[in-house]
This record gives sequence, C-alpha cells and structure tokens, in this order.
Amino acid sequence: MLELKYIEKSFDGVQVLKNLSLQVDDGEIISILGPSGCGKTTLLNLILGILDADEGQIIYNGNDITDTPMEKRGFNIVFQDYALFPNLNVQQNILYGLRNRAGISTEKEIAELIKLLGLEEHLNKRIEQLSGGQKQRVALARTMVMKPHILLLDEPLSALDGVIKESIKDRIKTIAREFKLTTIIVTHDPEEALTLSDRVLIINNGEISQYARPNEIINTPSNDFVRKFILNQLEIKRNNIYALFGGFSAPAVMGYTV
Ligand SMILES: Nc1ncnc2c1ncn2[C@@H]1O[C@H](COP(=O)(O)OP(=O)(O)OP(=O)(O)O)[C@@H](O)[C@H]1O
Repeated sequence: MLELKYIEKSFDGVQVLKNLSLQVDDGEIISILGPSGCGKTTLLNLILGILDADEGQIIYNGNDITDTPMEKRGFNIVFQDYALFPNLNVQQNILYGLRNRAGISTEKEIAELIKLLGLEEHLNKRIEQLSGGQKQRVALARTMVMKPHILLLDEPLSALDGVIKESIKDRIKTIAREFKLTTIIVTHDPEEALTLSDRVLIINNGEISQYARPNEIINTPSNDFVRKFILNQLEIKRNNIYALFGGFSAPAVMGYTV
C-alpha cells in the first residue's frame, strides 16, 4: 500500500499541494483528475521521487520512502513527452531497460505486449519515423516490460485514437489485475478517469476535492466543483451523443421517462 501523509509543496512561495493525505491499495488503478495547473504532475513527481515534498511523508508497504531516491523506489513512469531514445529503434527502446535485468518479462510476455500495442510492424523503425500516438505506445511498452511496483502514467492516452485507446485502457486494466500492479494515472479527461480507474482523486487548487469510486463520484459528488467541472463535462458529451443518435433526451435514457 502507498500512503501519502500531510504532503505540502510550494514553488517560489506559491503553495501547489496543500496538506494532502491519501492511500492507494495494492493493484488499484487510480486517476488523478483536475484542471490545468491544479498540481497533478507535481503529485506524480513526488510519488516518483523526482521532486521532494516540503512537508509530509510517503510510505510504501510500511516503509518511509520520503527520502528514498527515485531509482531505489522501484516505481516507473511514462512521461507525457515519451522520453524515448532517438538513436535506438522501436525494439531497442522497448528492450532497453531489460539489458541488465533480463528475465523480468519473458519473451512471450514482451511479444504479447508488442502485439497488443500494435507495434509489430514498427519494431525496426527509428523513433523519428513514428507518429505521436505510436511513440506513446512504445513508451508504454518500454515501461510495462519492466513490471514496476507502481506504474505512473502522465496523460498516457491523450495522443491515442479511439480504438487503440480503448484497447490500451483494457490492457492497462488487465496488467494491473494480473500483476497486482498499482497504477496511478494523471489525466484531465473525466471520461478517461471514470472508465479506467478503481478510484479517482479529484484535485482542485492543490487540495483533494473528492477521492472515491467512479459510481460514488457520479451519484454523490461531494461538492460544486465536482458537479460543475467533472459531471457537467460528461453530461454535455452524453447529450451531444444522444442528439447525434436520434434525439433521446438524457433523462429518458436514464429511465425516468420512456
Ligand atoms: N518546477 C516548477 N517551478 C515553479 N512552478 C512550478 C514548477 N512545477 C510546477 N509549477 C507550478 O505548479 C502548479 C501546478 O503544476 P502541475 O504541473 O503540477 O499542474 P498540472 O495539474 O499537472 O497541470 P497540467 O494539467 O496543465 O499539466 C502550476 O501553477 C505550475 O506553474
């Protein structure tokens, strides 16, 4: 279990995270959701160990890792900008982390991951030959083959198109379940957060607005911010789709009227 206790972080005298405490259970998929600038990436970087908190503790499986350097935490991240090696091809990028740690993933597991992420025909390509979505899939494969204790994903699906996005969402869920892999995802997309995660951490201005299961957030939003920022966006999307497909009003589909 990962625990954050009373975390505080400021940049240049401006407080970005305020007295933030939460727990993430083993194997859970958590999304960190909130508007631009609310502190999502800062929180992810604190968990990863790139950044130090000003106050508070990070506990993993009962051990205080607040001062443990990033490389000793055993967590791994897929960055938003992919951070791939331009001088290596796709296959070499995927296998890079296994050079000195062979056996973490079997050849079969690696092949499965490559197939699932649709990278088979790209293995010999250079990184510069790939689209943004393809680069993101390589970054995901490269991190997943390392089977980290905690997988951190910074906007992992934002550059992917619909079909592959859904398949990667399924794979992230499958991997989290199969390996009991705790997965923490930063996103600004409520639909992504609510359909992918066991629990969603909604942050507003560096504070927890609500931390709950998707159905609790939908059915019992804890405040106006959750209602307005999160649920309104979903409702607008839903109504647009109903309008496109024949004019059902949302309440009729919810079962209030026929
Ligand atoms: N290294 C830094 N130095 C100074 N200010 C920073 C630094 N990193 C982040 N900030 C500030 O902290 C705030 C939170 O940034 P953060 O990147 O965590 O937000 P975010 O929720 O991930 O935003 P976005 O969705 O736009 O990526 C912002 O106001 C940002 O300008």
